[in-house]
Amino acid sequence: MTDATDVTEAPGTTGASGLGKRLAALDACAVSDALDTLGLPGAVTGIGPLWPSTATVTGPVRTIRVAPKPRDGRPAQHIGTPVIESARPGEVVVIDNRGRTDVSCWGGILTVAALRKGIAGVIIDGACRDVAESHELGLPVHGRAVVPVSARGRIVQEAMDVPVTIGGAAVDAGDYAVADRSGVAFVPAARLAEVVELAERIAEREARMVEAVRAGRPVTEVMHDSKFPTAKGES
Ligand SMILES: O=C([O-])CC(=O)C(=O)O
Ligand SMILES: [Mg+2]
Repeated sequence: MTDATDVTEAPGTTGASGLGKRLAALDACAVSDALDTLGLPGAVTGIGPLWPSTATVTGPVRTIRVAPKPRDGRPAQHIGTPVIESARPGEVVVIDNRGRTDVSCWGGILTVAALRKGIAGVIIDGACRDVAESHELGLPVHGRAVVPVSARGRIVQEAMDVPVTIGGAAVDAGDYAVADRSGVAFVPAARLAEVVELAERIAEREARMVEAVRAGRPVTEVMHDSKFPTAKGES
């Protein structure tokens, strides 16, 4: 019988799109554990699904940095619209509004436009509105809050595809996001292969631990820290 703590190499593809597919089979917890083990930041707190989507959103990130609308009276492009227009299918829109929850960064019209482009999901360090439309149309939106207050006249897209900070994590365009019911984690593009390989091994180990518990092994034994040789706090 294989011990629940054995870790084996997972066979799989390693090209960029192959890694993207492998990432899509994982979840935020396995990716967070892999980031932890590698000493990488990336898992964020306080950002969750704003409607009860069961999807796991994964994909390369397009970033938006938000700023208050200048008081020059000039009309501006609506926040998010330039990213949507240039998006490729499968991308994840990430909006840095520095945790502000008194104004929305995303709404129903943006959701309709994003779905037409095949955008996989939206992650906001801030708030969104029209959440019922995103729910009905099936676009997962992660954020800190819902609020009815429009972005129009209040905030603008200061820059896109630039480094941003989401829940304290540094995120750049082209990094990868994983967002599900447990929350959000980001993987630096340059570390994707390493993180995916480790997260797969962690997920396999957990599956074997579940089997061991189901088979009647005491959970005190199965989940003991000694079974996680790379767990934080281990010497
Ligand atoms: O005005 C906004 O903040 C955006 C909005 O409602 C939409 O996209 O439908
Ligand atoms: Mg609206």
